[in-house]
Amino acid sequence: MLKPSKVAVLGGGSFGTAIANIMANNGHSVCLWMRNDQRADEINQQHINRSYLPDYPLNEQLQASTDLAAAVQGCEIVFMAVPSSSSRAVAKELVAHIADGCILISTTKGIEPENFKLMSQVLAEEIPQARIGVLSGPNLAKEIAAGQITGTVIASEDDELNETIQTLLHSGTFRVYASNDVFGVELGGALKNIYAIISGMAAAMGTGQNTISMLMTRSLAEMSRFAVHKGADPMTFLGLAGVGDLIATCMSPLSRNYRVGYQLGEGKALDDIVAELGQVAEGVNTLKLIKQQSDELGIYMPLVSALYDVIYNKKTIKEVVGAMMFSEQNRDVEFTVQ
Ligand SMILES: NC(=O)C1=CN([C@@H]2O[C@H](COP(=O)(O)OP(=O)(O)OC[C@H]3O[C@@H](n4cnc5c(N)ncnc54)[C@H](OP(=O)(O)O)[C@@H]3O)[C@@H](O)[C@H]2O)C=CC1
Ligand SMILES: O=C(CO)COP(=O)(O)O
Repeated sequence: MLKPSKVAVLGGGSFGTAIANIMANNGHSVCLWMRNDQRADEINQQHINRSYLPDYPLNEQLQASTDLAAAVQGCEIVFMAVPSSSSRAVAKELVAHIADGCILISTTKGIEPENFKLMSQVLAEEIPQARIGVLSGPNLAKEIAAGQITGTVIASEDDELNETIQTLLHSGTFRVYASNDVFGVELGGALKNIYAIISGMAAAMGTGQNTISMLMTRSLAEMSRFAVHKGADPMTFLGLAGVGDLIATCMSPLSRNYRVGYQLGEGKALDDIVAELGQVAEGVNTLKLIKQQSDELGIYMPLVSALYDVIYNKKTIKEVVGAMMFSEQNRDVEFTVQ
């Protein structure tokens, strides 16, 4: 197992700051790279990220920098915590500064529109000399920063990498479980954002617990159906990166995707909601990509189609719910253990 002398986190938003702070609290030398000088100064001098985690003082040893080369110099482990829309651009800048065999962990829960690439695939293309893993789970950044007990998943086929990241991040409030199903873990993190939007919408409409339970369970069935069709292990969806993350984001107003859904349910326009949010809600783009893929591959995804109809085909929620209630009634559980 590798014991790193220095770690970098790229992306000084909510999640990047939260995980950088865990590692600094664990006594590691951590540099958080961001593109805003004022915010970097604020972290270095006042130990706070006022724009993203204003209520949580950060570890005084956590360093911030806007110089990418300096931030990653001498690092054996680098975490990527920028939105999916920026991952490839950041990776292209990063490649020249990454040593052979450096561990590179993607935490980004999104999909690249061109060729439907997940972020670990983007990183592997751009930085072939790195050992790549994926971190995903029910990880609302504000709860992590507040010290709420949290679990996550590190996924890689490389068991030494998994063990290294488990040890690096493990704390009295943070547990890290290992998986070898990189594709399933990563896809779970991206897909659940769609269903968080739907759940937020349902909450705004005052739905009861029966409806919410049905919605979340059918969401899990639908996302697993898609992922298994694409080659993931259905069992992964019973873990923290599947049902765990689905529960957290479908139930919490701390989820940006849930908040987008809630405001859609209140009748606001998507463009206004996204502009006001000021943070990334990956589910909006993921919805378009999954709708396109499920149509192309003939994968039955009624919840995705319904949300797509509401957002992009301007159907009313009442209309799409009505149509779903009278569609064919199907099996409850689709997968069987051999
Ligand atoms: N793995 C997990 O369990 C979790 C993953 N996530 C995922 O992590 C990703 C980031 O989420 P989160 O931190 O919450 O998002 P935020 O919106 O809070 O922050 C995004 C950060 O990325 C920065 N950024 C965007 N583009 C660039 C760029 N080209 N170069 C440098 N920095 C850039 C932004 O900088 P600026 O402030 O200057 O705009 C901002 O600091 C998302 O994909 C999200 O889904 C989120 C929570 C948990
Ligand atoms: O992925 C997350 C928590 O696990 C964060 O969700 P949002 O991106 O919807 O805020």
